[in-house]
Amino acid sequence: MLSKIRTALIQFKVGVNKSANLLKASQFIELAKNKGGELIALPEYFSTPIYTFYNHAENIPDGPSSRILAENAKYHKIYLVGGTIPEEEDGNIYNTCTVWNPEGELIAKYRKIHMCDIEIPGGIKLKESEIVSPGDKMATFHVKDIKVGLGICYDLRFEEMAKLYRLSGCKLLIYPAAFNMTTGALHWELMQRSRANDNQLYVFTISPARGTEGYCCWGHSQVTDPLGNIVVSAGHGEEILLANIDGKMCDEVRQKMPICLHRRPNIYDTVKICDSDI
Ligand SMILES: O=C(O)CCC(=O)C(=O)O
Repeated sequence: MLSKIRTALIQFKVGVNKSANLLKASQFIELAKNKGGELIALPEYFSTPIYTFYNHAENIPDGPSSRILAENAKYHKIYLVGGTIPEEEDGNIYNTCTVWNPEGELIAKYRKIHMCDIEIPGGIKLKESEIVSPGDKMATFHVKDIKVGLGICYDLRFEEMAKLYRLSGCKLLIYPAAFNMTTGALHWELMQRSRANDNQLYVFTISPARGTEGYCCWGHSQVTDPLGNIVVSAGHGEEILLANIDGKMCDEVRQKMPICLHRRPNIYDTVKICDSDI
């Protein structure tokens, strides 16, 4: 039992009114708890309209979003991954994921490391670094004996980061995320399956539902297992995804295909890549 967790991922539509979003988050958390959720996760920018999140930046842990998360975690006695909050500190804004334990204590805080500055002509243009400052630390926490690593949205693209979490012992990676209609269709599912398969661990993504104010989110929150199989995935509307996580499945996959033991980092570090050595 120690290595099993009942998880619930909440995909909901975020509106313009912060208090209404916080109330809605609380209602969904209660529903997820009633469905047996022990570890419950919310989407990126769950409490703020995504296109004007910078007008709603707040302190962690003293701001209204943190307070609601702490209260819910304690009341329902759950581990709660609080999507992300626009965090204000010393005049900077960070895109920050917080994690709360069943006592309502903040046990992990992760500031998004990779800034999403992309431009796909005819598709999507984003320049996150104009507003958000990047974090410089990765963050983990434990639920029972399962170590969990945190990333946010664009971080999903960075295999090095997932590998570092894997090497530090993580069996689950959680990414609150709000992909768009262009790159969602292109890469969303593929990248989750890749990170899971490369690192032989579970991957969760939690998106806002489509219709979220000012930004057309891809939706399709997803749970992927250590073999790269999709366990369950959402459509683009409001939904709670339920999945059972079993740490022993990671152990088994890793035993049968011990790719981590077969890595040759000393060679990767020193090898010279030549066009031809003849
Ligand atoms: O990586 C992508 O395609 C989109 C990521 C994104 O929207 C973000 O990180 O804000």
